[in-house]
Amino acid sequence: MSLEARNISFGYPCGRSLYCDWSLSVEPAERVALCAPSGAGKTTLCRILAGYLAPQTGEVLVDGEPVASGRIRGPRPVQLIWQHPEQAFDPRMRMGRSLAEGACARSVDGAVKVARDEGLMDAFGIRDEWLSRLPHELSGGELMRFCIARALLAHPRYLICDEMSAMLDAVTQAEVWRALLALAEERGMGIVMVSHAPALLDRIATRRVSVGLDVDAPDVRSSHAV
Ligand SMILES: Nc1ncnc2c1ncn2[C@@H]1O[C@H](COP(=O)(O)OP(=O)(O)OP(=O)(O)O)[C@@H](O)[C@H]1O
Repeated sequence: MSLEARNISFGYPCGRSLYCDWSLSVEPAERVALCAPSGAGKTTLCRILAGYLAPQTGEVLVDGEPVASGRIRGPRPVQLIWQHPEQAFDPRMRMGRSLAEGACARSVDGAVKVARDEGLMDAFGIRDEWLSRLPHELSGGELMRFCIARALLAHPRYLICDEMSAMLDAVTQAEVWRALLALAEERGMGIVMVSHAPALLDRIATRRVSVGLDVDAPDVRSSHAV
């Protein structure tokens, strides 16, 4: 039932090695924070865990099946919400249509109905009038709500949240996380998160793990940005 990263090694071409033989196992009820200094490779690891980037050695499995692209039928079991929502949508596609992609629905109305039935529109405060807008006609925070709803429509087993709420104000951030944690509990969905906000990690994460070759402190809270 777990998300397993086994013996992952990776470095960008012409760059240093970011991880060597790095492993992690995340159970469905867990919320694991990836902790390391800036530039150590947290975002890169998020992309590897979600199957968007292949490691040089090792593999990522969900329930024993590789998450790597091309081997999965249907929606990805690991969905990634990353820190730049403006880059997560086709700039020429209206938001309702983008939502339909997440739901694997043929029609926008069908996708919106599913999103409504699953409580996602209310939970993430998505307004009807936003559905007919293009991505550049929404704020970063509004786009982020669509990112989360679209990812959840795919019913992932694990959600990777890379600085997901960094651009939201404190009240909205609390609302979004409250809704997400309730859904994660209801669905038995595990979460892997990256955040530079220690207070948020204190509240959300059930476990912290260190990432990267130059990270060896046992208590990353005191010494590293997370
Ligand atoms: N596409 C790329 N090509 C080459 N190098 C890259 C690429 N993407 C990232 N890097 C480099 O890889 C290293 C890890 O980057 P990454 O974004 O994963 O770090 P991070 O821990 O998420 O950083 P931050 O906390 O600042 O967001 C950095 O030194 C970065 O410059």
